[in-house]
Amino acid sequence: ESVDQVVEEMHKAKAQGADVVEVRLDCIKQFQAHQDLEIILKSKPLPVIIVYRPKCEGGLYEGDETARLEALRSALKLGADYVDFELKVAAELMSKQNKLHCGGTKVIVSCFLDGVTPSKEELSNLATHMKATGADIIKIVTSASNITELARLFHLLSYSQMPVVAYAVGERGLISQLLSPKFGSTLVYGSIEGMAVPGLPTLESLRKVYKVEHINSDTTVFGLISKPVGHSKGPILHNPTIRHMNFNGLYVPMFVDNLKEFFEVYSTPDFAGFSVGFPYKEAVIQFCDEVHPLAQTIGAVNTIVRRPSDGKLIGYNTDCEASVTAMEDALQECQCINGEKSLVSPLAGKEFVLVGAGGAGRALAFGAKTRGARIIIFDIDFERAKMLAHAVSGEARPFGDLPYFQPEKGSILANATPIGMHPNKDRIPVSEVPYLK
Ligand SMILES: O=C1C[C@@](O)(C(=O)O)C[C@@H](O)[C@@H]1O
Repeated sequence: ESVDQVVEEMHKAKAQGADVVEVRLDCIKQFQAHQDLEIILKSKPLPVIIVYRPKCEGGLYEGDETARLEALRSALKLGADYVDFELKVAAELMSKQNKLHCGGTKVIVSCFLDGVTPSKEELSNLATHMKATGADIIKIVTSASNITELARLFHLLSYSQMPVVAYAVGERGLISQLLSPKFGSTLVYGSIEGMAVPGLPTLESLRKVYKVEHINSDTTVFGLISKPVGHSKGPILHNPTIRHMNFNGLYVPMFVDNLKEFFEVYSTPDFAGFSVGFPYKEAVIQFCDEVHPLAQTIGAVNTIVRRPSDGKLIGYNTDCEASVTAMEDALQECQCINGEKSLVSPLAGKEFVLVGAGGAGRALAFGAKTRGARIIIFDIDFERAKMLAHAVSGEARPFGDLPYFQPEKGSILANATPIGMHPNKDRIPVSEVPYLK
C-alpha cells in the first residue's frame, strides 16, 4: 500500500525465490507517479513488471484514464523491465501512436476473461488480435468453472508462436498455473508469503512443492481427482518422492466436477496416472478399462495407472492394505511382548467400528475382514451401511445410534466419513469418545 512496503516486499519476493516481481501501482495509496516509480525502479532487486489496473479490469484504480496512462508511460521511460497494458488500452495506443514500446522495456498485453473459458478457436483469434498490438508477451487469464476448460489454455500455450502467459484462476484453475511451464508459458505467477492473492498459488508452493523451474514439455503428470481437493497432502508427499526417484514427473491436485468429461479430455499419455479421492472412489470404476480383482471385490478404486503399452486405465485399491497395515503397526507397537511381534494380526477378533460406508469405508471394511475383525458399520445412509455389512459379514446400525453405542474394551473406531476433513479438522463423527475416558 506504500512505496516503502513495495520495496520491502520486492526484497521478500527475491528472498522467497521469485525471478521477476509484479508491482501493482493501483494498490499504492496516494500514488505519486514519477516520484514513486523512480524509487521503486531504483531499488528493485529483481526485474519488475509494472501494472496499474483500473477498476473495470479488476484493479483498484478509479481515477482519470489519462493520468493512469501517463504513469505507465513514465514506467516505460524510467526503464521498467516490463509494463503491462490491458488489451483495450494497448489497441487504442497502437492505433493512435503506432507503438507501445520505449527503450528496452518489454510490453505485456493482458486480457482477463470472466465466465467460461472461450473455445480453442476463440482463444486463438484473441491471441492474434493481442499480438497485433505489438506486444512482446501476451497474457490471458480466465476463471474456469470446470477443469476440462483448461485444456483450451494448454492448447493455446502449446501452439503459440510468441511468448504467452495463459492460466485460469481459482481451485479449478490451479493446474493450469502449475502445468503452464510444461506447455510453454513464459511466466508462472505466485503470491508471496503474507500477501495471498485470491486464485494464485503461493510462491513457496511453486518453488518448494511443485518446483516449477524443473517442469518442461517432457514432464509426466499425475494428479489427484477429488472434490474438494485442496486439503490433500498428496502433493507434498508424492512430489518429493518423484524427485527422489529422479523422475521427470509432477503430482497435482485436480478439482474434478464430472468424471466422464474429465477422462475424455485428459486422455493423453502425458497424464499417466491418478489418485482418486472423495467422493469418486466408487464412481470411478466405470471409467477404468480394467480393475484389479481386490479393487473389484471392494468396489472402490483409489489409484489409476495409464498402461503405457496401450493407454488403458487400470484401477487399483491401495487404501485397503495401507490402512489396515497402518492400524496393525500401531496396535502391534502397543502390544509387543518382549520385543517380539505376534504372527496373528492384532485386529483378529477385535470389534471394528466403521463410520462411513463410501469408497474409503469399503476398503477399510474389506481389509478388517481379511484380518478376522468383527465389523460394525454406521453410515447416514442406512441402506448403504447394510449393503456393506452384508458383503463383509458384519452388522449395520442406524447412524442415529452412534452416540449411544457402547464399545467393548479395545474396540477400534475408524472414521471414513468426510467429517474431520479440512478445514474442520477437529471434528469426529462421535460427539465424544467414550473409549478414551
Ligand atoms: O484416501 C486417499 C487420500 C487421497 O484422497 C488424498 O486426498 O490425497 C488420495 C487417495 O488416493 C487416497 O486413497
